[in-house]
This record gives sequence, C-alpha cells and structure tokens, in this order.
Amino acid sequence: MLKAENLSVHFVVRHNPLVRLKHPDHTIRAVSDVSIELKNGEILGLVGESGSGKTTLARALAGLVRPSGGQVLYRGSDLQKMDAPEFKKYRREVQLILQDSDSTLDPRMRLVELLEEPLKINRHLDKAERQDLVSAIMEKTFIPPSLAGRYPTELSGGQRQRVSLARTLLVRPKIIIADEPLSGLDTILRYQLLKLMLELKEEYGLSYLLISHDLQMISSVCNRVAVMYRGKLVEVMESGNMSSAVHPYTKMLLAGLALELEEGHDLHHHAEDGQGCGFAGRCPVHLPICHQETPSLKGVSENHLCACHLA
Ligand SMILES: Nc1ncnc2c1ncn2[C@@H]1O[C@H](COP(=O)(O)OP(=O)(O)OP(=O)(O)O)[C@@H](O)[C@H]1O
Repeated sequence: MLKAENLSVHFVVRHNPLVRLKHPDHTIRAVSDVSIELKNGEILGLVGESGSGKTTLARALAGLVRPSGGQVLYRGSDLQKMDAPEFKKYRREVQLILQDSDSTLDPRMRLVELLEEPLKINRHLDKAERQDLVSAIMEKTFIPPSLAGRYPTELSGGQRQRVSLARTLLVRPKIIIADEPLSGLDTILRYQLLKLMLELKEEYGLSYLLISHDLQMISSVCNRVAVMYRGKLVEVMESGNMSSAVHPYTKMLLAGLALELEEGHDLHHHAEDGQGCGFAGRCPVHLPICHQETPSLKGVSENHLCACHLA
C-alpha cells in the first residue's frame, strides 16, 4: 500500500563545524537505501534508538521530505510524479501524528475549534454537520464535552494526544504514521491511547506505521517490526516471532540493553561514512568482514529479513 523503495534522505549541512568533523562531505545520511512496505490493514512497527532515522523516514513517507534517492510509492504511484490534486489526496489519506502534539496544536485555538479546523480545510460541510462530526469524534476518542472550550495548554498530555488523534481521524485517513505517539505519557495513559488506536483501526479501516524506541511495546501490538540502525534497516520480522531475532542489535534491544550507551558513543555517526556494518563497533560478535563490507538486507527465513554477515 505504502512503499519505500531504496529510499535515501540526506541532509547537507554546510555551516556546522561539528558536522564537518564527523561528515567530511557535509552530508548526514539520515536514511540510507531503505526498502519496506506497509501493507493494507497492517500495523508495522519501526524501532531504533535516537538518531537512527525513524522520524526522517516517517516524514519522507508522509511526503514532507523530498528523497535524495529512491522512491515512495502509494498504491503503486510514485509520490514525486503525482500531480497537485493527487498529492493533495495523498496528504489527506496518509497522516502523520508527531511525538510532540504540543507543537502541532495551535495554542490560540480552543479544543472545539482545533477539531473543526481539519473539517474546514478538507471537507465541504456546513457548521451543523461539522459540529455533529466533532461531537461524534470526541465521544469516540473519550474527550469529555466539558473540555470543548479549553486551550491546549489547559489539557493534560494524554488529552492533547487524543485531540491530535481525533483531528487526524476527522480527515478520514487510510494510513496513520504515528511517531512516538505515546511518549511523555504514563503507563496507564499509554495503554489507554494504544487500546483506543487499535479499536479505531478496525472501525476506520486504517493501517498504522508506529514508531517507537520501545521494542517491547511495539512488538506487542504490531504485525511486523522493522529495526533501524544508523539510517538503515537491519532486521524486519513478524512480531510474533521476536524470539528468533538474528541481528545482534535487535537482540540487544530485546534485552533492553541498546539504549544504555557507552559514554561518548556517537549516535549520529552513520554507517555510510565508513566501510562495513554500522553496528560493528558495538557488536559483541563482530568478525573482520563486518568492518570491511556493508551487509545487505536479505531473507533468513519466511517473512524475516536481516542485514548481518553472521545471519
Ligand atoms: N533537517 C535536518 N537537517 C539536518 N540533519 C537532520 C535533519 N533532520 C534530521 N537530521 C539528522 O538525521 C539523523 C536522523 O534523525 P531522525 O530525527 O530521523 O532520527 P530518529 O530516529 O527519529 O531520532 P529520535 O528517536 O530522537 O526522534 C540525525 O543525525 C539528525 O540529527
């Protein structure tokens, strides 16, 4: 349904001496040669530590960042070749919810206005019809009517995330890309929001790309999980099969170890800046070849891909 084919997104940063030090060609390779498909009705999880390129990949899939190489295909159509009406439809059908809902909600608008806004932009409805839809979505997303007149700063983090979800649903998307939708929420609120998202998936016929640092949470709700490290996919597998993870980085994530970084570890140094596997320097089982050749993502069993020389 939504496909990245050999997708790369590079940022050229000319005036930052620190970037120049780490990337002599001034280029940060945030996403490098990524191929993955979100299938119709699927919940696909994307995990990886900070700086691994998850948000950049999400933004490219949502049409917000132009790829440096490769393609994004939506129902077989190349995003770069869509005309304006096609692209507008695409932007409506593929919605991105960001981790920081505070920045996407206009602080000058009351909750009810925030919910009416996407209906004004995307649909030709009169005031009464808009109000009916707003009331219905508030009920579905458990936003009490008593909050209708509040501003975003007068809402809790969990309420703001539900408002973001409600705004997104009002434009009737087919795909929701949710970038850390649960971050900043306590355990109970995380569980409630996740449960709500899953219930609404069936009702609205949605497919989800869920992005998170939290492999445990992601694997408990997703059909498949893609693991990203330094701009590349290192493993893609069915989430029911996580115990057969092969890549040493996925194993570290599963053991809850990978986010425990050694002091001075450079998260933002990307694999393509040197030769070999980007994980070799941290890998407990690396071989000489890991420092010489970049492993490609290849099938290790049915529906299971891994980029590791040892796989
Ligand atoms: N607009 C930009 N200009 C320059 N570099 C960027 C830009 N956006 C992202 N980057 C860099 O690209 C790399 C990947 O960033 P990205 O935000 O995609 O990672 P992430 O995995 O989503 O991280 P986090 O989990 O912290 O959100 C990082 O090195 C980041 O500094």
